Amino acid sequence: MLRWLTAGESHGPALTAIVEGLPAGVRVTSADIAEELRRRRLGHGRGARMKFEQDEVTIVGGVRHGTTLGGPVAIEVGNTEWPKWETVMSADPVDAAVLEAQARNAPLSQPRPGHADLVGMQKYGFDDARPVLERASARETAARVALGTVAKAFLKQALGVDVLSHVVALGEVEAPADALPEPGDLALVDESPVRCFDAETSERMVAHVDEMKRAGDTLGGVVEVLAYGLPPGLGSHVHWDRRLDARLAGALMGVQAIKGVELGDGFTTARRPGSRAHDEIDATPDGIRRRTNRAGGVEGGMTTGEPLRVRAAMKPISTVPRRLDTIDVRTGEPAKAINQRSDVTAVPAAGVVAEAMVALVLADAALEKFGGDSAEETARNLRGYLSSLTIK
Ligand SMILES: Cc1cc2nc3c(=O)[nH]c(=O)nc-3n(C[C@H](O)[C@H](O)[C@H](O)COP(=O)(O)O)c2cc1C
Ligand SMILES: C=C(O[C@@H]1CC(C(=O)O)=C[C@@H](OP(=O)(O)O)[C@H]1O)C(=O)O
Repeated sequence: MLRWLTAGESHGPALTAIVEGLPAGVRVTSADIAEELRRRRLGHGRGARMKFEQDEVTIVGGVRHGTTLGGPVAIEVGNTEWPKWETVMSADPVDAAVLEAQARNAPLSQPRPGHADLVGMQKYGFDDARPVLERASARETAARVALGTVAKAFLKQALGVDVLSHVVALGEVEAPADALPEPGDLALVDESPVRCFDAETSERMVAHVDEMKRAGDTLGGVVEVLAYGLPPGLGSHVHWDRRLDARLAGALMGVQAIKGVELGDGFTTARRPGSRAHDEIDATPDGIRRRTNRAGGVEGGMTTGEPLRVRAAMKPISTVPRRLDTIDVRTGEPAKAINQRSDVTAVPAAGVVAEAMVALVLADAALEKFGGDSAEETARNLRGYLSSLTIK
């Protein structure tokens, strides 16, 4: 069983991430993690912080000379902005007068509709959004991407699986349905300023972001994660919490601002007759093949061996520059919501985060099926399983 945890605040000294349960022998370096974090910082429409926040990576446990040892892997992602936040976010008590002066100058008592501010203040008993937004912030997704890098390395090295993503909708601009990148296309996707595989759509998306920025508004969208090279049989039909689709949906819905998940053609399938909804099966000289992949590579809660295709819908950024109506929780009077620097959209970054979540779920499911204390043992067990399949 793979377990993972993150800790740390958006403006704290660092984020900490731990993944436990990976085998020994997975090659991964801090440079690999830094590269994935760089991908997460990109994307047209991201705010000022992504230009100066450097994501300083240190592997603090579980890896020796670039190879996992089989113990928990612990990673620290330093916030290079920390010196500016040392007083505001100090873990140790600071002078009350200093804090009071800060709160008077910049009160965060006008909760943003759509962010965690209001309900977080109610639930935890604060009249200031700072203690809520620090952990609700998607800064935390940097820690997940760090963990996802290790999961991806395991999937690639032990199973030959590639995980990638692309943006399929940004606001009302949608990519054509047949624009489906394969592993070799990832560099092309990453070159697009919005991580969209279709060049013409990419340009229209950029223009849409610019238009929203001028209007003081924000955008959401849809990302699609693809995994190639999966064997049939990860996950299970026998119990709800062992279904791979349920685990993927839970992991993706656990990303800040994700409001919907669909496997394969998902909601479109629901509107089609059965004769056009399913994937008919053929016996070919290369083995069993499905004629289409409307199911997105999962049937009965198990991978089918076709590419995995899972989409996540992100709501627009809730710090809307034109400032939505709210109340001031200290006076109860109507007010305009907090507006600080913010992203216009973070859909391209959400794709990189979604890749990490899918990689962690797939690595967990692969270890459940094949086990292995070393990556080589996992690979051997996979080969044994594939060669012993009687229906193939
Ligand atoms: C990569 C990423 C970047 C984000 N950047 C911002 C941002 O700059 N400003 C903002 O208000 N929300 C941002 N969000 C969204 C908030 O984190 C989200 O609205 C908040 O957690 C509430 O959403 P929830 O109801 O799904 O938790 C971002 C989300 C992601 C995934
Ligand atoms: C810091 C990150 O994203 C942040 C996510 C976020 C939010 O409310 O979710 C708000 C912004 O934070 P700040 O107000 O400090 O600029 C984003 O920049 C990051 O992705 O690394």
